[in-house]
Amino acid sequence: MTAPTAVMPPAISIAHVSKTFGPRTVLHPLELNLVPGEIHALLGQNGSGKSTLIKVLGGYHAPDPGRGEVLIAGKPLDFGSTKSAHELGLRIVHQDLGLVAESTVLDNLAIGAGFPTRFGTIRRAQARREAAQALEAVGLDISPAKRVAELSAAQRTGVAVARALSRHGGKVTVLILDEPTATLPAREVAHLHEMVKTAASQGVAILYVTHHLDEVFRLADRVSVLRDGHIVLTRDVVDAPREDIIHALVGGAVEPVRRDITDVPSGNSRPVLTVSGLQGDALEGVDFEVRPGEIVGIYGLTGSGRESLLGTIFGAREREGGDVRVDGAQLAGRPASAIKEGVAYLAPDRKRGGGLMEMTACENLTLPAMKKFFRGGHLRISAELTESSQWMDRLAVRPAGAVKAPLASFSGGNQQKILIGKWMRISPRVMLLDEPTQGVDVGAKAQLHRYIMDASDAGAAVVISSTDAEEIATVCDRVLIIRSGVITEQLTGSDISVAELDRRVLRSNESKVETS
Ligand SMILES: Nc1ncnc2c1ncn2[C@@H]1O[C@H](COP(=O)(O)OP(=O)(O)OP(=O)(O)O)[C@@H](O)[C@H]1O
Repeated sequence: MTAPTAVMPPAISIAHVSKTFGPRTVLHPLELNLVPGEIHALLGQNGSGKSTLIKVLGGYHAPDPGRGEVLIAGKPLDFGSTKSAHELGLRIVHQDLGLVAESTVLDNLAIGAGFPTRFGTIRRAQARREAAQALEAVGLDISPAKRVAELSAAQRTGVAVARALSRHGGKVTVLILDEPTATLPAREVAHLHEMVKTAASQGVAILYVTHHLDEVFRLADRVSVLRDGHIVLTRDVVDAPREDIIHALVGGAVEPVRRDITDVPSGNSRPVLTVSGLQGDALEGVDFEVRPGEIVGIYGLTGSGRESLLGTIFGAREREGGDVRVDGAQLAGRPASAIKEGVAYLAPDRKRGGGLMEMTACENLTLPAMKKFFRGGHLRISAELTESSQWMDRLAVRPAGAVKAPLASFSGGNQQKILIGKWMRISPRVMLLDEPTQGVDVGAKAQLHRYIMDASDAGAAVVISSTDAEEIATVCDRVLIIRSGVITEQLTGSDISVAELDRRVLRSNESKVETS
């Protein structure tokens, strides 16, 4: 779409809004305006204040008292009131989407809005009609009777967008999407973009939070960058070169990371990890081996088995058949048995799979190897704190030095760094990393990639499953393409590129190959 003109009255106008938690000002007085129909990308490093801004706009946080003002379609937002935000037409699609997987699309669309009734009787036919309209409004061609669990990731996000935009709660003026593509594969990202463009073409102003610069250029009309709670750049995307955006984001350039081809281990060493005939959720007999010092990528469409493979190897998901060995020792299919053999697993969902949100950063970091800090039956707290601080410095966790703060108080990307750090500390034999840099900003992502390479240089066998083709192409020595629950192809060396990865996952060749 063409960029909307500046003469249109703003859909949302934010002026002098700031937010302080205790002694820390997280948002400094900031200004931002979006006009109807505009797609505005909001970028910022982890901890720069994006979620805090969204929570202020959605009425979850009251901003600092003072002369701050938010106008939605010209009407003032009653700060700290989610009801006021909703009544004024502001909707937010959060990262977790808030859908019930086992319920139908129809039922999910009714969550929050309720079913239309007449004399107390639910009017299913009308509900179905309205659901079909809501889906059509975002260009989503699915049956309202389908269960959400059966949908692709992009379709699920689409349902959340359709629900946010449905007119039950009155006219929608502003839609905020918080990292909607954090774990969406490339093809599904394109589908989501179409839905977002459709919504914008109907006059809704879209605030689109992302860490992916490519999305800014493909989707947005304008872009703003938050750094340390200040808006440091707002521009039309056509006037914002990539380097300017990166500079605004990190305050400098980001050194590109690339696995040096000479670092790749020779094929002669014995495998550390051997997976044979592995069966489980969406897995139909997976075979592969990983040698010490190798970084192997797993790439495939959603539903191919990519999402369940690493969890099944580790024992966090049920194994239905096959065999997993580390240095020849058989794993029993339980996390404890895998950890005992030196296997680390970073789960794709940090809230449900590994992050203890109420415990401190220090406790989360030291959890897998507490023994080291016991002497004479006592926990050596100072040693634990000192080592945790060193790890937090190495990983550049922000706020710096907050070892005693609960994990929940860190921004999403900083939580991810702490959870990766917890496994790096124990120098594992095998690292299984599921979506390792989801929600991590460009600068921190490069840094985490360096740490993953360091771990492999130290002899760890690393397996990365990711929807991020760029990540796979950047760090992996070898990539296994998974389709319909089996490994169908293997890429090495210069064959590993973003374009080639996407071409291969879409190919219909289903022949099985040797993968060691
Ligand atoms: N309720 C809270 N209490 C104290 N500090 C908080 C609270 N919520 C957020 N913060 C702090 O405010 C800062 C900004 O966090 P915020 O979640 O807004 O960052 P973000 O830009 O969304 O980061 P990410 O990209 O990692 O999600 C962080 O340093 C975070 O630790």
